[in-house]
Amino acid sequence: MVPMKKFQELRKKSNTFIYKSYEIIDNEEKVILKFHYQLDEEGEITDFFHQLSLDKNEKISTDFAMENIVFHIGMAEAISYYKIAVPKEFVIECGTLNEAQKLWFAKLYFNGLGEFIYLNSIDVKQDELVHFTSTCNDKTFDKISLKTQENIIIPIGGGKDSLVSYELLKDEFPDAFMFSMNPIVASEDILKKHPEHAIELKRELDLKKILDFNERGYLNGHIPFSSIVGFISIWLGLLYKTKYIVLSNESSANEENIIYNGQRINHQYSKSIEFENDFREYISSFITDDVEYFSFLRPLDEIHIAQLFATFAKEYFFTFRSCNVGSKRNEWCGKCPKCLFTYIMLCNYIDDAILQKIFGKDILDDAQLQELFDGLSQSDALKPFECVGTYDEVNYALSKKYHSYSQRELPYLLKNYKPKDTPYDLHVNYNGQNNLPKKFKKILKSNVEKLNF
Ligand SMILES: CC(=O)N[C@H]1[C@@H](OP(=O)(O)OP(=O)(O)OC[C@H]2O[C@@H](n3ccc(=O)[nH]c3=O)[C@H](O)[C@@H]2O)O[C@H](CO)[C@@H](O)[C@@H]1O[C@H](C)C(=O)N[C@@H](C)C(=O)N[C@@H](CCC(=O)O)C(=O)O
Ligand SMILES: Nc1ncnc2c1ncn2[C@@H]1O[C@H](COP(=O)(O)OP(=O)(O)OP(=O)(O)O)[C@@H](O)[C@H]1O
Repeated sequence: MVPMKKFQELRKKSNTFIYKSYEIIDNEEKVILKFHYQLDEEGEITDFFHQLSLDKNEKISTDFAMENIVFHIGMAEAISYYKIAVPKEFVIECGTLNEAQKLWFAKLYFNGLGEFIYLNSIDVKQDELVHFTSTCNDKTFDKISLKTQENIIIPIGGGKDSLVSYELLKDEFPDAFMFSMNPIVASEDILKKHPEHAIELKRELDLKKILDFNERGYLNGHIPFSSIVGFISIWLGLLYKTKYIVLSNESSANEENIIYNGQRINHQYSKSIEFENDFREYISSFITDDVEYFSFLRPLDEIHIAQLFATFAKEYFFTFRSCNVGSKRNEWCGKCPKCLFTYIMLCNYIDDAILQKIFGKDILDDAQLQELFDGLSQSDALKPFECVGTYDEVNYALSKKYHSYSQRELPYLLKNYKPKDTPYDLHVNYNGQNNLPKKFKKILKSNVEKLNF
């Protein structure tokens, strides 16, 4: 319960978070965005400097007024610094938001910090968490209007999902761009294969200061990373004159981990359809109509995505990394929920020997993973705070795998597992909540139809 105490202690003070400025440096070699934030703890000021940089090439044109989108990238990036002391007052000194925009960001901060609120045992309601005020009411932004091409940018995370999108779309869009921010080795390997279509962006947090605050007992936790990718990718769409930003978020990202204080706590909030719908509306209302953001894989569940990966993305079997823990060392850690979950999703579609070579072991035979296994497969357990799918998806895959053993000895984790007899309803829903333009839906459908269930 210490964090709640820390939260109360921090909120008792009249602390303020300040978005001081953004700066655009556009020279021959690079476009650099610099952001300056401050935490004002009753007069004691800490400055934070955050930076994004992009190498220039002939495909980029900076021939438009980009203040609007850059200011908004700064609003999304601020959350990494804001979360340190979560002050109620958030003062914006470099731009103006109207009431609807303030409410929009209050919702993003509240839900995007849901896991943080839960794990720090914080008791706060959406309208109490953060209060935005602007001190420069004359600094408003016009919407950006420019001509974009029928092309796509696919943000690449290094895991299987964005690779599926790329593989399914590359024939229709031979000039598709792949964008990776601070690419891990797995993403770099993919970008290197298509250097003329690679967009690599360097993101520099003021990490030393964040870590210093962490050490001093200030608050820490998960932030809505995908919302940051979202605003940055809209900027890239404008720079590269590209109409579509194609995310690879699946239907199960909509499911919460737990309900806490009436709040749906979802680790993947900014990958959910709720966020996607809000984001699309915000972009078209306040930023631009010329770049469109949607998730290509939204109609699918994880089972179909895994089978698409196993069928169409074989060349990446030994390079993709979905594990966030091991990604910095370019390995599967073999111990985290994401490793176990990815293994379970793929185990019916990739040969056992190959899968064990990819992961370095038969993960289903690792007795130490029993607790995680239960967390993923039992509906009364707390779903891990990671990018993992639903209990139904996990149980569908496990039951199918279980039955495939017939006479062979079961691996440790399947020995005590009771396969589920109720038929699992696979969630392919092209008419449900998704934002796929018609031609993307057609491409997705035709590839899913090639799968063999
Ligand atoms: C790689 C990773 O998963 N990191 C999460 C982890 O952070 P950790 O301390 O283990 O290492 P670092 O990532 O190096 O962070 C060091 C400190 O810096 C802070 N920080 C980091 C990135 C950032 O954008 N802002 C920051 O303030 C961080 O708090 C540390 O103090 O645990 C953290 C706390 O739970 C997570 O916040 C880190 O997550 C990263 C932001 C990250 O990139 N995560 C994505 C891989 C991720 O979780 N994606 C989700 C998408 C969900 C969404 O709604 O966006 C997913 O795949 O489900
Ligand atoms: N560093 C990054 N740069 C650009 N886009 C990213 C980055 N990290 C994540 N993304 C985007 O966010 C999406 C969600 O990330 P996530 O890790 O869930 O997916 P993934 O890496 O494609 O696959 P997997 O679920 O197997 O890890 C990715 O599909 C990608 O579009």
